[in-house]
Amino acid sequence: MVEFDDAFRQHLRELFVWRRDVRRFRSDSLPEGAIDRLIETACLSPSVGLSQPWRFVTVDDNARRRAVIDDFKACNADALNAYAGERAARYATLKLSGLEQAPGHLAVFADKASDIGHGLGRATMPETTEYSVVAAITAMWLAARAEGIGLGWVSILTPARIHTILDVPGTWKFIAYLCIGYPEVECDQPELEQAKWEQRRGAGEFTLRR
Ligand SMILES: Cc1cc2c(cc1C)N(C[C@H](O)[C@H](O)[C@H](O)COP(=O)(O)O)c1[nH]c(=O)[nH]c(=O)c1N2
Repeated sequence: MVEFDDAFRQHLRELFVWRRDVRRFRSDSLPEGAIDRLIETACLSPSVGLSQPWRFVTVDDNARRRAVIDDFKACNADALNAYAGERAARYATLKLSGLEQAPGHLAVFADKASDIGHGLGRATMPETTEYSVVAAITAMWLAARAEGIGLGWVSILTPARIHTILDVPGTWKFIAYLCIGYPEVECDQPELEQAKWEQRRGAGEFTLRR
């Protein structure tokens, strides 16, 4: 039996406040085994029917990394073109990935074909497989921050391209591409807020009572 005291709860709250999506990484590499440890923590996450549908691919090969970066650049250029005027000008100033600098690259997939969990909880909501993987990524994000490691989620990518580049089974659905490394700076404010793209709003805006 483990008990958590007020000091711990206060600390945990700080962890949530200081977790950031990181796009600016220092060049120093991660300690041996750091990404494996994060994956082990992620595997403690809840999953529908205990299906553990998360699949992790560490990407160390330079040619594959390069291909991911090229896909990001193409997708980001398309995204910029979809905006106009002042919004486009602001979008152009944003840094939306740390792919070029991050020492660690980790792709995360959901295995849609696995029968681990025997389908429990998925019959009417098959998307709970993907939700489970996102839950694992969130755990990893927080665990990383607790070690002073930054994680950045990149979704400005073409899933089919990522599949081809990483040569993974067709039943795996691409969920996230994560950049991992030590952040250049620590901050308690989202970078998109600092860049005046969007602001974090209070819970009251998103809560209904019935
Ligand atoms: C599913 C999903 C997908 C993405 C993101 C997040 C999530 C949850 N985020 C990070 C996102 O911009 C960030 O979480 C918010 O701006 C809030 O900032 P903090 O995470 O609190 O620092 C993100 N950031 C980025 O620079 N490029 C990206 O492609 C994405 N994609």
